[in-house]
Amino acid sequence: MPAYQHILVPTDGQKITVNADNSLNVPDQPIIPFIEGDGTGRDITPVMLKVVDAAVAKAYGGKRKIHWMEIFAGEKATRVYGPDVWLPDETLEVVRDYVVSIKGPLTTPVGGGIRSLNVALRQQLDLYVCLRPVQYFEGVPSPLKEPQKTNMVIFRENSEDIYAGIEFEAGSANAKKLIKFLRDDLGINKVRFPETSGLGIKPVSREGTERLVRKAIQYAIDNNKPSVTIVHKGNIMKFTEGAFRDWAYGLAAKEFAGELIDGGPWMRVRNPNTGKDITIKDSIADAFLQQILMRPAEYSVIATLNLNGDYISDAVAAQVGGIGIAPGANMSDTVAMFEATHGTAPKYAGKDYVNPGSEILSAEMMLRHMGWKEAADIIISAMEAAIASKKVTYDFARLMEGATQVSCSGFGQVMIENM
Ligand SMILES: NC(=O)C1=CN([C@@H]2O[C@H](COP(=O)(O)OP(=O)(O)OC[C@H]3O[C@@H](n4cnc5c(N)ncnc54)[C@H](OP(=O)(O)O)[C@@H]3O)[C@@H](O)[C@H]2O)C=CC1
Ligand SMILES: O=C(O)CCC(=O)C(=O)O
Ligand SMILES: [Mg+2]
Repeated sequence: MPAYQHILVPTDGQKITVNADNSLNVPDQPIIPFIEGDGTGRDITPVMLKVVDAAVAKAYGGKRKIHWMEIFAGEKATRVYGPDVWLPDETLEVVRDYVVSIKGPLTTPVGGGIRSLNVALRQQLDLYVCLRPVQYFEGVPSPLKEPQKTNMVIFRENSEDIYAGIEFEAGSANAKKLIKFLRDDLGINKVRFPETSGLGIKPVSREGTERLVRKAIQYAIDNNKPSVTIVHKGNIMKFTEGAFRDWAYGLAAKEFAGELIDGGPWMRVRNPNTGKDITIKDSIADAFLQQILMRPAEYSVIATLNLNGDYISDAVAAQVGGIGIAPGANMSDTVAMFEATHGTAPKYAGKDYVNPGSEILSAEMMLRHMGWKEAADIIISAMEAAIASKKVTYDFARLMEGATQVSCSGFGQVMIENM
């Protein structure tokens, strides 16, 4: 067992390991690392741990148990490791080594300061899929008349795009150098205010696109979904977002025997499990954002670039009641790190106030990923029962007739009572 500087490895429990075919080998007593998170992370993460423990105990009567192992990132890491250590090497090592983990949200300052630790975790571990399923729970208040028609699973490319954070500050020596290069070597004269422009680089690759779209189509096959929609702004950003669309269709043709529908570009891919067709289609991002409100039932699996996926996941989450219950996962072919869609909501931090649902449902995804279906099912039914009892946190209570508002930990308790 390696000795870590500040991570205490539980004395009981074993590592989850990966088999040669990338399937998981999950012991009955796995060690699962978790990051508490900044801001409201300190409110929701302990509740998530308690609810998951209760669901596992209920499902397996003590035969199975998670041994949680705290690892550090963000503000807590700076307290444990020292003022400038935001993402310790041993945190990355453990997430890679223990294969399955879960994290609370981490703060990223706007403008200056540190770059996103969330993005750093995804990039450094090459967790290239951000998977965000959006489903409606009966009784949740929603701005839509028919929220049950929203049932989408977002596959957001998680490692490249403008989100890669390659930027040059306005007026800096590198910004000047780059503008000079663009002007002198590439003949680009359309930087409107060259002296005062910051610059960002948007890398989008064929490999990055193909591996993401492959997962999205395979997911549609495995889960009997009717369509995969490629969302892009390829009319304007032709060689990045437009290429994403073209590479996505190309992958569907090459690896899934996709055939053009009515001359294209839409395609049909035959689902070998059901014999049904899966429609591979695309939508330009601005039009897509109005279509998901007007005709949500026409969208199922979504494959998109990093920044679009960020916007789309919060927007679609709002359609089913908000980011208080929007779960997610960051995944490579072997490593999976689960996390809520929302951030640290600093104004509510430490108040035992916000909805722990997103992180609890992220843990539900984690349990399903581990093959612990019975415990995952208990979490879903406890969530449904808690919402049906109308004992909910502020975000739902403020929109729900006859609700009793409960705290963050109170909602966890209501869930546990409903198991
Ligand atoms: N993966 C991650 O770790 C992420 C980190 N962040 C970071 O979080 C910080 C804050 O970002 P911000 O833009 O305010 O976005 P947040 O997602 O943190 O919060 C925005 C709003 O969403 C609602 N909300 C958030 N969390 C919950 C919850 N658990 N229950 C109910 N409602 C919730 C609140 O709405 P209301 O005001 O209506 O109550 C809140 O004001 C930033 O530093 C950002 O970079 C952001 C996203 C993801
Ligand atoms: O990294 C951050 O601070 C924000 C990330 C984010 O909004 C997301 O991944 O959805
Ligand atoms: Mg986001």
